[in-house]
Amino acid sequence: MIEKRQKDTVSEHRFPGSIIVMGVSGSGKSSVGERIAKAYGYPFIEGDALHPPENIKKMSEGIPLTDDDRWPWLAAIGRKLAENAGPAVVACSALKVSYRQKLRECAPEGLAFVHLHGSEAVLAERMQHRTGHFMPASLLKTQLATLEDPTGEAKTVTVDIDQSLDAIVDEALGALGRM
Ligand SMILES: Nc1ncnc2c1ncn2[C@@H]1O[C@H](COP(=O)(O)OP(=O)(O)O)[C@@H](O)[C@H]1O
Ligand SMILES: O=C(O)[C@H](O)[C@@H](O)[C@H](O)[C@H](O)COP(=O)(O)O
Repeated sequence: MIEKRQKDTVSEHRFPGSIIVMGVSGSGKSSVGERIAKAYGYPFIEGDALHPPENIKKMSEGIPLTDDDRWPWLAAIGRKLAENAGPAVVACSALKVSYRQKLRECAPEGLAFVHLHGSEAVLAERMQHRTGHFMPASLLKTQLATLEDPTGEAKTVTVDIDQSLDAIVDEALGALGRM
């Protein structure tokens, strides 16, 4: 039923530009982003894959990234958006207003943000159960401290992650269709 509703929503009202699925580590950006990309038939870009090796090394060692670490990474994501022939769905933490502004400048056809929001307890639980990922759960606190809430920004929806993946994707697709 959810699948049927998603298909109806997507065929009737599809957000025409690219979409960034944002939020702190463990919020479900990759899981939700892949599903939105599939529903829209857009390519999926995993932001984590565009970090320079030094950033991955730092995070693996439990050291939070700085602005200087993140700008080249955001520039690489921006280049991917600009290079892509059509719209895409990107998983990218995009924690600060200035980062989101930079990304908007790289997508002249318009950019929507789906912000995945969860309590520290839910996020910690998801990070602890995730296997084979470089990001240690110890970095969650600085991730949450760095996050600047995007509520009120243009073409942005916040979705509560304390629900099933189907329900999150359904809510995100509904909101994107109304933008
Ligand atoms: N709605 C959900 N319910 C339960 N587990 C989830 C949900 N969304 C994601 N997960 C799991 O939580 C972990 C973190 O999700 P992931 O997509 O890797 O987040 P991020 O890309 O934001 O770091 C993964 O193990 C994923 O399978
Ligand atoms: O800006 C940052 O500090 C990082 O980009 C971080 O927010 C991001 O979340 C990592 O890439 C970890 O990867 P996951 O989000 O997949 O855990």
